[in-house]
Amino acid sequence: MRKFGTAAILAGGKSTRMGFDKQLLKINEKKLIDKLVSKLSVEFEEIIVVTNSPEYYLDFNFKVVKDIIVEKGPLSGIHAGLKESNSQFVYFIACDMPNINLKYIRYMKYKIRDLDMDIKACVTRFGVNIEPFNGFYSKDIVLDIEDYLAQGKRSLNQLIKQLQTYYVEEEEARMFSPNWDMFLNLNTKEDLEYFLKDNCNIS
Ligand SMILES: Nc1nc2c(ncn2[C@@H]2O[C@H](COP(=O)(O)OP(=O)(O)OP(=O)(O)O)[C@@H](O)[C@H]2O)c(=O)[nH]1
Repeated sequence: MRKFGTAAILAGGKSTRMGFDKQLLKINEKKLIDKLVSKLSVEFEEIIVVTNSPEYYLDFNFKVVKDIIVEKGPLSGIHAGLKESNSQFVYFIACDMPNINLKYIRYMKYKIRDLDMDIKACVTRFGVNIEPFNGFYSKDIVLDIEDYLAQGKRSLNQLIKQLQTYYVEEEEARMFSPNWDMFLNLNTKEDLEYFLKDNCNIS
């Protein structure tokens, strides 16, 4: 299968809850970011890490970009990732999400390609809630993000609701990840300990 498109890993947050920079997370001695990159590069032609610490990536073989509008949370990273990408749609994942599900990513990617609709985002919805990561955003929303941030707003989920968004519903998404583990993120040391207990042999 031909690989195409861009994936971006958001790695520019404050990691307040974890207590150390989450982009340095290691799972079984291996940096989680490296694991994400190696899985994503099976599917995507271009990989971008959006970080404000480029010094961590000196011998990294992929594109590293910094936030352009700084200190606005994940939207800062999505904005920079979209601006710097070579693709119309960019897949975004957080640097603390260990369970990449390539089948689901591929499913969304082809859905977007084949949809006969002008959409600006494709994310998963469960009930009234949205999973903003492990989803795709269009380069067309760069200006929307700039306007939104200029108004002092920061909520990614609220912005998604304003956009022409295609929602994959929970029932469909659970076919790929019955226990929802593809959306797991490691925000705290407890999350990490719990994850490592179950995954000490993860490759
Ligand atoms: N590039 C970039 N990424 C960000 C920024 N803020 C958050 N992120 C990323 O967005 C994802 C979700 O962030 P959160 O875990 O909610 O926030 P965080 O700041 O990393 O962590 P907390 O301080 O514990 O809330 C993570 O992958 C972060 O690295 C930012 O300002 N710039």
